[in-house]
Amino acid sequence: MLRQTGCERAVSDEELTKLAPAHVLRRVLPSQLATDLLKELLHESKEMWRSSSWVVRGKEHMTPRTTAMYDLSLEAGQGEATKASTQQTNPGAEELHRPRASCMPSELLRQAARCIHAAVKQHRPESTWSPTLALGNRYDDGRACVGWHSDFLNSLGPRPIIVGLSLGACRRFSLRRTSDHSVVAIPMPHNTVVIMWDDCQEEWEHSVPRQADSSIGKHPVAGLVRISLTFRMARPELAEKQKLCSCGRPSVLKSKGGRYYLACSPMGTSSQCGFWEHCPWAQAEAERLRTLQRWEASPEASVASVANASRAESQSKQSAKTFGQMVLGCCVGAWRWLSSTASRGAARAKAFLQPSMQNLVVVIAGPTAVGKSDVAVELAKLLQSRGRKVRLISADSVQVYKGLDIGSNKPSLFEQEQWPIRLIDWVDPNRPCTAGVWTEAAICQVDEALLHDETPIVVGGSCMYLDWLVHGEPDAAPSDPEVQARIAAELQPFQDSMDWDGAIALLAAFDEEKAGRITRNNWRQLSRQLEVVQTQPRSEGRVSRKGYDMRAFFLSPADRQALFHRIDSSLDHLQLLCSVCWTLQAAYYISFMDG
Ligand SMILES: O=C(O)CCC(=O)C(=O)O
Ligand SMILES: [Fe+2]
Repeated sequence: MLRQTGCERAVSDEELTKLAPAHVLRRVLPSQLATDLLKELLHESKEMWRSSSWVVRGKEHMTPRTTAMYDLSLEAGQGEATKASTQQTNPGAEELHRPRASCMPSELLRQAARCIHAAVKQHRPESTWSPTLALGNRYDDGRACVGWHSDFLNSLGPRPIIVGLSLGACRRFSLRRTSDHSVVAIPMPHNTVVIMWDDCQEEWEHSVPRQADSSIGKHPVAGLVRISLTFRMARPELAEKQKLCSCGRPSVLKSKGGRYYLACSPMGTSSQCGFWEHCPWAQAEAERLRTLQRWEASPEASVASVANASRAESQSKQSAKTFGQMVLGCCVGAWRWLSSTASRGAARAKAFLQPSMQNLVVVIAGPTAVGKSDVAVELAKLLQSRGRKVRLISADSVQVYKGLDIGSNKPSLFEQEQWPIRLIDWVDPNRPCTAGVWTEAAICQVDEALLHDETPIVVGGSCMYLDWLVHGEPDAAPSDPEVQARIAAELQPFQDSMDWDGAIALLAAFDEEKAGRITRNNWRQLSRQLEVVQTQPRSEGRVSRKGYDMRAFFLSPADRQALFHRIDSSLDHLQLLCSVCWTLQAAYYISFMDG
């Protein structure tokens, strides 16, 4: 059991992994590298590392240790950081307001980073973590320490993996659970690594407590001095999310008990404004990462939950990206588990899953500009990297038309060359492409893909098309030109006087529910529905889609206003006008030729 605070208990490495989201690894660096790096850092830290200041109740304190940041993404000779410089702006610095020494990583430090990377990969093969920053801390003696804290997350984002390498004297590194203040203490002799996994900054705090010098395990070269390097992966794309607090300085992003918040920074000033607010984007990002990790860690669960969702349309209030990642996670999870069970020869599971993989049809739906194509391409890449062939199929009622290139958000020719997508540019603009025509073509594509052992990924925003593909088209009689002509004549006066309400009443007289579902002024849909209700259906239901394992996902934006803005700003109005003119001319020319 863990002890309450104050009664720190040293735990064995095995115990630690059960008690806290952390791992201790011994002798991770080759011993010569560890010694050489220690010597190098002892020298460098004496010259260049510095204390920072922070404020408690209005009083400024200097950190009882010296620190420096190493940016591993910089090549030697590149960037502003040089061996002896400090910077005003320090991309990975957590003490945001007082410049921290910023040093150029040596070849030894880079080698150490590679060892740390390999160690993390060994424990989490699917993790994309790789260190881009190393924060150095120098503790000269037992008074030098760092109090209980979780790390600032501004440059790392939510749920970071942070890996500490200890060199020199043996000090205690402690972890404290925020919910009950129970503490575990880890002795950290020279060349020991502690991996703080992604739960750690949410649920736990850490510290290097003060110690009597006599209780410190001296190192033959460093004596009482301990040097630590904490390796982190920066996420530069988060820079734009930084927010100023009320006193005009960048706020700090932190997490406590899984809640993400922004607060006035305690670093480098004697006045604080007390700013504090929840940070919804970080909360959502943490949730996305948690979900992704669940899928990655437990493919069986993801397969089970995909199986439950079979033939169901999944709707989510999470951001498109979040949901996209879930789609990727579950598909990849399903694929990974399938391959592993297949190779283990687990016949029962194989028999259960093999057909579903064979007949798997992935459907990715959602509104314009939500990121469907990106998700589809990412999924295609992932499946391909696992040796699975894929076929992308568009479900877009506008992209089907040749020449309608502007405003239809078609992928560029370059994109199409890289990821060919079927059912784009295959209908002349003067021929109507109905949901029935599209569904027939899509089923042909899906069948052909499955025949060639490819996984079809159908992606698009035309919901009726997708509805018919997934659930089967209504088993209605095919169009009858005579009925169509009669309906067209019936609708004409309403269209001439732009009387939509009068026209829709014609349909409501047959089927109020159907009438309620039609988009205002969609005359084509109205005319088709009038036709459907007036002709005898072949059956009450839908055409069966048995034999396919349809997995449909709906990407839904977290922020609709932001999505509208994105759509608006991506539209080139002038080009759209040209495209419309071209289409009208083409239609006029064709009808002229048709007589
Ligand atoms: O020195 C250590 O092991 C920990 C340092 C630390 O917690 C930090 O730099 O945030
Ligand atoms: Fe820390």
